[in-house]
Amino acid sequence: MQNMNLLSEVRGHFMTPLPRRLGVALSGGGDSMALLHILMQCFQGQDVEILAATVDHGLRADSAQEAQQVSEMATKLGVDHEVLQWQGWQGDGNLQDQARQARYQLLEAWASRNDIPVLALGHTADDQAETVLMRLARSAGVDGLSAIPVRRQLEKVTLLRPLLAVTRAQLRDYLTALDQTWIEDPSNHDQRFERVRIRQAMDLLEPLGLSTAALSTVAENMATAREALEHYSFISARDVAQIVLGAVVLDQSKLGGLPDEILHRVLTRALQWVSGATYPLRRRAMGEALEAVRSGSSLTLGGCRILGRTGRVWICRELNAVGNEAVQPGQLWDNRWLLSGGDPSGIEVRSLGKAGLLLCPDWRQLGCPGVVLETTPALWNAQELVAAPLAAMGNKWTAKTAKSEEEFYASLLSH
Ligand SMILES: Nc1ncnc2c1ncn2[C@@H]1O[C@H](COP(=O)(O)OP(=O)(O)OP(=O)(O)O)[C@@H](O)[C@H]1O
Repeated sequence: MQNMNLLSEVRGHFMTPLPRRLGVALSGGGDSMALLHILMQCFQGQDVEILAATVDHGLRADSAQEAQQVSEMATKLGVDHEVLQWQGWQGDGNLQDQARQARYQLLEAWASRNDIPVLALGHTADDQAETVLMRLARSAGVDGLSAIPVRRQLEKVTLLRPLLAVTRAQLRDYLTALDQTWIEDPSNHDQRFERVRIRQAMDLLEPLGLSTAALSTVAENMATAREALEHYSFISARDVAQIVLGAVVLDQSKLGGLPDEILHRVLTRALQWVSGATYPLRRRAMGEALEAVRSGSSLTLGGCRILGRTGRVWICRELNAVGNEAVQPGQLWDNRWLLSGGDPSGIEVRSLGKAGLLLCPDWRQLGCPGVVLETTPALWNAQELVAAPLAAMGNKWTAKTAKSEEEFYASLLSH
C-alpha cells in the first residue's frame, strides 16, 4: 500500500464532524507508532488535537524505562503523552487476560478524564487474521469469527481500529521510510504465547490460500452475518420475551418457529440480564439451556433457574445465588434491584425466600410461580417480614430494576 493509500485508508474511518481530541493507545511498538504518525499526517493543520497514553503493566524489570522512552518519542513529535500505571496484579488467575482488561480500563478512564471521544488502537490485519485462527481452534461461531471489531462504543469513548485492513509489514515499511524507530516487544517472539505460534504458522498457511487478507475477509463476512443475526434476534426477543417481576418470560407457543441460533442469542442475553454476568455462558451450558427451553423442562445454571410452566418459560434468579445477599434500603440488591418508599429504619433487604413467601397471602393472584417470587427482594426487620413489593405485599414499598426492559432488548445488539 502506497503512503497516500495508507493515509486515505485511515482517514476513511473518521466521520465528520471530526473529534476535537483524538487519543492514541501507544504501546511504542511498530503498529501504534505508525498509527500515531499516520494520524498526525492525516489531521495536519486541522482542528484535531492528538494525545497519547502508554500503559505500564509493571510486569518486566525494564517496563518503566520503556514507557519513559515511548513518552519521549511522543513528546518529541509534539504529542501530549501520559504513562498509566497498572498495579493490580494479585499473582493469580490469567495474567494476560487481566493485563488486557486493566489496559483497556486505564485507557478508557484516561480518555474520559481528558475529554477524548475517540481512542485509536493499532490492531492490524495480521492481528485480525491471527485472531480468526485462534477462534477457529476454539470452534467459534459467527460472533467469535467476526474477531476484532473496527469500532466499539464504550460508555463515553469510541474505540477505533483504523489499521485493521493494513498489514504489519506495510506499517514497518512506512516507519522505515520516515526513518522513525519503534520498540520491539520481546514477548512477540515468546513461543509460550499462542498468538506467537499462530503467527509463525502463517508462513505455512499463506501458500495454501489461508492468507492474512483471506482470513481478514472471513472476519468481515462474519461481522456482516453477525449484524444480521443480531437484528433478527432483537426483533424476535420483542416478540417472544417480556420482563415480568424481574424475570425474563418466554412465550412457548412462539418458540417453535425460532431457529436455534436466534433462540440461543435471546436465551444467552436473558441469562446475563437476570444474573448480571459480564460474559455469556459457555456453548455447552447454553446447549443444555436451549434444550430445557425447547422441551419446557427446568434447569439451574449460571446463577439462574429456567422453569418450564404451561405455555411459558421463566428465566429467573437461582435462590442459592441470592440467599445470603443483604443490603440497606437505597443500595442495589443483587446488583439490580432498588427498593424504596417505606421507613428504612432497622430494615434490611434480603431475598423473600421460601419462608417469606408463606407470609404473603396474595402472591397466587400474580400468576407467577412461587419459585420466581422466592428469589425477589423483600424488606426484613430481623426475622420479621415487613414488605415484599414483588409478591403483592407492598406496605408502601416499591421495587424496580436498575436496568430497564428496553436495555434487555438492546443487549441483543452489539455497539
Ligand atoms: N501497553 C500499552 N499501552 C498503550 N496501548 C497499548 C499497549 N499495549 C497495546 N496497546 C494498544 O493495543 C493495540 C494492540 O496491541 P496488542 O495486540 O498487543 O493488544 P491486545 O490488548 O492484546 O489486543 P486485543 O486484546 O484487543 O486483541 C496496540 O497497537 C496499541 O494501540
